[in-house]
Amino acid sequence: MKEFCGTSEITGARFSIYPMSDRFVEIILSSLKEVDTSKVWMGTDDVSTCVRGRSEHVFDVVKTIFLNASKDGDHVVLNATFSNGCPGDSAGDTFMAEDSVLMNHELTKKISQEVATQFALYPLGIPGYMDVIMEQIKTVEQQGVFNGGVHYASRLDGDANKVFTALESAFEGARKSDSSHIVMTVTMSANSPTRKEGQ
Ligand SMILES: Cc1ncc(C[n+]2csc(CCO)c2C)c(N)n1
Repeated sequence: MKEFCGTSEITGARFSIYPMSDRFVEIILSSLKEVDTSKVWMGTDDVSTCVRGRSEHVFDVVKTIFLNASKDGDHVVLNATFSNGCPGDSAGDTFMAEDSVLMNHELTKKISQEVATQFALYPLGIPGYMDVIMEQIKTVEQQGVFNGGVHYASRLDGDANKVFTALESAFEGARKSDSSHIVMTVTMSANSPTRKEGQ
């Protein structure tokens, strides 16, 4: 039986995008401006951006910002930490009443962008955390984007929309486990000039 800590239904992501371009300021600021954030709380500083709200909107907003930044072919890297159930989490609850209609889906569904990703799932507070991780690796395998394990992470390759769907389902699958606090780290790269070995 899952025990919720405080207002643990809230999902949050703290993330940065790194465009490898002289135009990085413009790319970062326009990507942050061109996303519909009406169903999340969002704050940006000189290091990163934090998005909080219902899980589906947090994933929708992070994906859209990354696709906005990379859709014109620039090499962009995303580094993100997603969290749900952090003990003591409380601010931003107002956004939990929003419905689940995604505000950026019409935009992102039209963008086709190959990405290379490494992610790691941390189901905290339970001795059986490895079982939860193995179960969610099976979930991403079924979605056709899993590309093997590397030290400390799993690799996902493919279209960004499919990879984000797999990441979200691994996170949501882990939320349904006995773990009360889920953390997931993601490093995603688009348009890298370095081709993967074997391609
Ligand atoms: C998603 C995201 N949010 C914030 C930053 C931090 N940052 C670095 S340069 C810059 C623009 C000029 O201030 C900003 C906001 C980032 N990299 N990615």
